Amino acid sequence: KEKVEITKEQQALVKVVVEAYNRHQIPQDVAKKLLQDQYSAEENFLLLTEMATSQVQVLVEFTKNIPGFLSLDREDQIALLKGSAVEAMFLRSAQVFSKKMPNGHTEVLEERIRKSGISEEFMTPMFNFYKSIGELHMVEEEQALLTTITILTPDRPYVKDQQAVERLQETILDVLRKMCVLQHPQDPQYFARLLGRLTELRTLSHYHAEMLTSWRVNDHKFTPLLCEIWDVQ
Ligand SMILES: COc1ccc(-c2nc3ccccc3n2[C@H](C(=O)NC2CCCCC2)C2CCCCC2)c(OC)c1
Repeated sequence: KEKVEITKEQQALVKVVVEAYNRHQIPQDVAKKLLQDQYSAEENFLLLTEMATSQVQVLVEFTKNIPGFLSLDREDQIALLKGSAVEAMFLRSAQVFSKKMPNGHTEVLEERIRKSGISEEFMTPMFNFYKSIGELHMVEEEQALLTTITILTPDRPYVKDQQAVERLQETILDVLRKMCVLQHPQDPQYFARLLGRLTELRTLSHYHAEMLTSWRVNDHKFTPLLCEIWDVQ
């Protein structure tokens, strides 16, 4: 059985990525806010667009700390951000939803989200994804690396130098694979299951524009940044 070992430079890479990931996270307060009060569909839509706008801003800051990202072609950096923003947002939402909370809080949060104004048909795929992320009980290193892998997806639209992105992604995949073996020795399939979530994430993200335009509000107002990143308006 080969001895799996994380090298010194891989440890340094993980440290940089995890610290940036923790630094660049929008405040946890969206869950707290939702648990405090019941809001109208209009207020919830506004809350979502505010949260999503600030999450995109922190995502840009986070990518600057991914080793090698700033050395990519400038237009490819934009293409990767545009291509991964929705997936990163749902991945972050799943992590917020799966956070350990006092008894009964997760159920209240789920109820608030179900009644937020989003149309019923999207509840099942969205909560299936959230719960499948929760079941993995990811440590923060795995969360940070999984988000990084999502950002470094070579086959996003308009990426010119896919090989350069692939090389960066492979570096992250390699250290994540080793970490999974070390962190979950009893579950050799854990790494594969982790990557399987990215397929589910991509499918969920296909619904995203429709989830927004079908929100039960009269006027769907988006910030300029969201119009850039989301295929709406
Ligand atoms: C496009 O449709 C939807 C639907 C629901 C969500 C969602 N899932 C959540 C799970 C846990 C807590 C919050 C959650 N949210 C919204 C939110 O604020 N999401 C934030 C986005 C940036 C990253 C942190 C979470 C809530 C939902 C309830 C009404 C107010 C917005 C969502 O987040 C992409 C997108």
